[in-house]
Amino acid sequence: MTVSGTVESADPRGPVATLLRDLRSGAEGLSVREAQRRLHVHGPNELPRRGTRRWWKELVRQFTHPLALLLWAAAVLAVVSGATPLSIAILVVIVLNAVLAFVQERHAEHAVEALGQYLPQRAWVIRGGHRHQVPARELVRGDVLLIDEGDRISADARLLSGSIEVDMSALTGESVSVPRGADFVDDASRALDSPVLVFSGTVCTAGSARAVVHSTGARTEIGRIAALSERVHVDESPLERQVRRVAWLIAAVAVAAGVAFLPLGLVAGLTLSTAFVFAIGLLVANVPEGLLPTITLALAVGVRSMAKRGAVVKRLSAVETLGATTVICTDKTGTLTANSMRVVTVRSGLGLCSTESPAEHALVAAVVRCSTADLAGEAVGDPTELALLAHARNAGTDLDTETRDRERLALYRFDPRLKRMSTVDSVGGVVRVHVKGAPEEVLPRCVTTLDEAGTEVPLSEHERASAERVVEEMTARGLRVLAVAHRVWTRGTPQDREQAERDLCLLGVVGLLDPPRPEVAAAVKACHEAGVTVHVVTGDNGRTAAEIARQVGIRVARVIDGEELDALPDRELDRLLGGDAEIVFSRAAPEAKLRIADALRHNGEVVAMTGDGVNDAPALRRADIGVAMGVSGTDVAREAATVVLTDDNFATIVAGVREGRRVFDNVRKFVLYIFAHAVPEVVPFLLFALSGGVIPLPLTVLQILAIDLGTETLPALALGREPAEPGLMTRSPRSRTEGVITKRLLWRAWAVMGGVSALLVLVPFFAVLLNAGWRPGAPVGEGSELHHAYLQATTATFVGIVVCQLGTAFAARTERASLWSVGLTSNRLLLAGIAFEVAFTAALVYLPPLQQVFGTAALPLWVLLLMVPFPLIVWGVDELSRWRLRHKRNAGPS
Ligand SMILES: Nc1ncnc2c1ncn2[C@@H]1O[C@H](COP(=O)(O)OP(=O)(O)OP(=O)(O)O)[C@@H](O)[C@H]1O
Repeated sequence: MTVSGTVESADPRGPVATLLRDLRSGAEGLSVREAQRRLHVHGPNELPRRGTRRWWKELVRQFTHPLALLLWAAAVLAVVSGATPLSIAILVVIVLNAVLAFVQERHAEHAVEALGQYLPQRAWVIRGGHRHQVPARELVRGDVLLIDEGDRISADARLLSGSIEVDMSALTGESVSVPRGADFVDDASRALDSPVLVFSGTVCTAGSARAVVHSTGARTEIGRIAALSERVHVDESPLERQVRRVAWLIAAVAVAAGVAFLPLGLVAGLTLSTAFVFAIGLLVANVPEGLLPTITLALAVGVRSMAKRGAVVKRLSAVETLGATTVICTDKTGTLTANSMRVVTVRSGLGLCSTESPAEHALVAAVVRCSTADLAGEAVGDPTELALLAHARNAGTDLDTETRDRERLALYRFDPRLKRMSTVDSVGGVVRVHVKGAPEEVLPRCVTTLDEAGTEVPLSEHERASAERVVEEMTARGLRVLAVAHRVWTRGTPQDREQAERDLCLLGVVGLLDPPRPEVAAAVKACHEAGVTVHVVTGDNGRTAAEIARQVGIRVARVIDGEELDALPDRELDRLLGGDAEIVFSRAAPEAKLRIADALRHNGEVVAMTGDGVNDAPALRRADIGVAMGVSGTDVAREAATVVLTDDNFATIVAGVREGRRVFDNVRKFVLYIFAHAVPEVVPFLLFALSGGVIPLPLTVLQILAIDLGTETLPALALGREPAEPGLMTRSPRSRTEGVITKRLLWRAWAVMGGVSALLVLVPFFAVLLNAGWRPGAPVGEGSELHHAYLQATTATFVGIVVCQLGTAFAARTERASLWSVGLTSNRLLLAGIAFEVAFTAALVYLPPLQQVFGTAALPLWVLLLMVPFPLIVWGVDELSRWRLRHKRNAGPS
């Protein structure tokens, strides 16, 4: 009986009976209703959220980061030199940039934080006498927790039964597993060292146990010791680091250009203060302050869309690595296959025949005993075992879990290295060992079998050979095969596993079908087209795995089993994995994954490796991208991985690769776009300086700022959301060393788009001036006859740059493909950005108050008409260069 209300303080290290009494709980756990009441009274099992940075601190940071400080310095210099409007404009630049960066970073942070909801921590408890899976935040004091291998422990608890190994590194920093058991003697001085207690935040690496929760949330040891920040750490990705470096480089160039302009301006006849103002303008215009937050946001948006598709990426930086994946090493069960295991064939007794026999009854009885799964209610357990239990139930043999567990004397769990499991049970007073596992493991341990009458007879060599043939037949059909055996134990109980699993009586073999997931074949094909190699690493039989692999289109060049792999020297393994050949590693021990990951990385591959068990964790960490199974995987694997699949599906990994490529491409697109505008902005200044002032300045400083601020930002953001380019998944993966900024990108930005734009914008500038009667060297200053024409001419340059940007934006949308193939209107955000750009420019040119500030003048129609073809020319030249690239690729060797 449990009574609601406050639970008194309870000593977790005192006698169990007293603890249970104080917690008002029992071996059967709390009732569901009582648990809900306690949750309501005491609150959820959560750590207080500390360390969440205040929003205003974040905002202040945006105003004080080094690039912003550079702009502040420029604003001060502008005031000093008497150019107040410029300093105000710079302040506007600083504020707008800070606000934009702030909004973008918040957005990115929220996107990453929201990932938590895709990966809720769960725990198994006994409530009202039944197993339930509940969200870990709903655990309450008095709950009886079921802890299994691979589970993360979510509350502080006292063990009631069983023994486990626990990795305490979250609390102690030492990552060695320590034994903990309900019956251990508690003589530790610190609670943390007590062998009967387990703590929130630690993980169970082996065994299973029951424990009663005595502290939750902030009252747990981890809640007390660590002022833990729950904030998701948004670490800097290599991409961001690269771009940060480039941003600094450009900033340095901008400062250098500004400083260099000063003497050039003076030589060209400017006064010191005017030269100063222009130098500052040049500097401000070219400092790429908005680049980084835009990239962070693009990555975060990528992460969010991947999560929606079932791939939860835990680090922003993983998005780009995922896109560069060259090799995927995948599990078989559940990833390539549907994990809907079903017994399709049973062969039992002498000669392993398919007729019903006493051996088959014994076999069914054995698989029911030799199991830790539970079919009742919410089916829990290993899918292989659940399938065997379902088969037994259909065959009329059912045994409730309680009786099974009560009559069990020993359990030797399924060990992926030994590939078998066994139990020692007392059945009607007889002690019997039940064994099931991979035939290669079980058959050699069998010395007898059962004949038609159910009598134990010796297993002759002939019988053994025919059993092996039956197994071969089944595996060739892609079936997972298990051999089942038992033995009667007459002398007490076996000492250890080795003793128990000796001299067995073979009952038969079972073939289970787990069909491939229907979507996997297409995903494998996509991998091949994208130049990604797929290897299968499985604990299953080589023939079974190779058959399934072939069914999904993997080009199995070779099957290497565990023993063969062990005998293979590292150099040989590197060589084998060096080509495009796809390999099935069968009967692989978990350590094999680590070796394979190492060899692939040694060959320079970018490796995505899947895993689900505790033993897979090291390989998941070692691979470039560790991919854990969210459904069937253990908490340990989920924590070690960078990507968690919420559907365990191979096709989702491939969708992730595609998304990673898209995000990386998009970052390139807006970097390209932002870089391209520098040339038409700088060239006019150079022209003025190099001509020694004979040609007047074609652009004013405030007009430059208007471009950087007003017209450029939104289209750049929109390019970050560009849909995937056709051919994205038919090109080879990007090389590990290839950065975001390549020679081709710089060529396209500066020579093609920037160069063409720079030439074009000078056309309306000179056309307006010449049309008004200007000749080189003629005065255009305030009060002069040509002054209005000069204002119109600079306005024409300004509008010319904006118009060329339209062409650049459309050209930047694709890296290789033609604009037609993606569709002119497929990026709505870009169209909206461009509409804003045009409206903003029109306001600047035609609204008198803005004309005053920006030094613009209304343009006559003929000037506007002159500029109509500009976007087409900029885009057209780039389109031609992309066409040439495609043409060359197609013609060249593939
Ligand atoms: N619960 C079990 N009890 C006994 N033997 C098992 C059990 N599950 C699997 N086996 C045997 O061990 C072999 C390896 O299984 P394991 O589960 O380790 O493979 P795996 O690496 O998970 O395979 P996959 O790559 O297909 O997911 C199986 O082929 C089967 O013969």
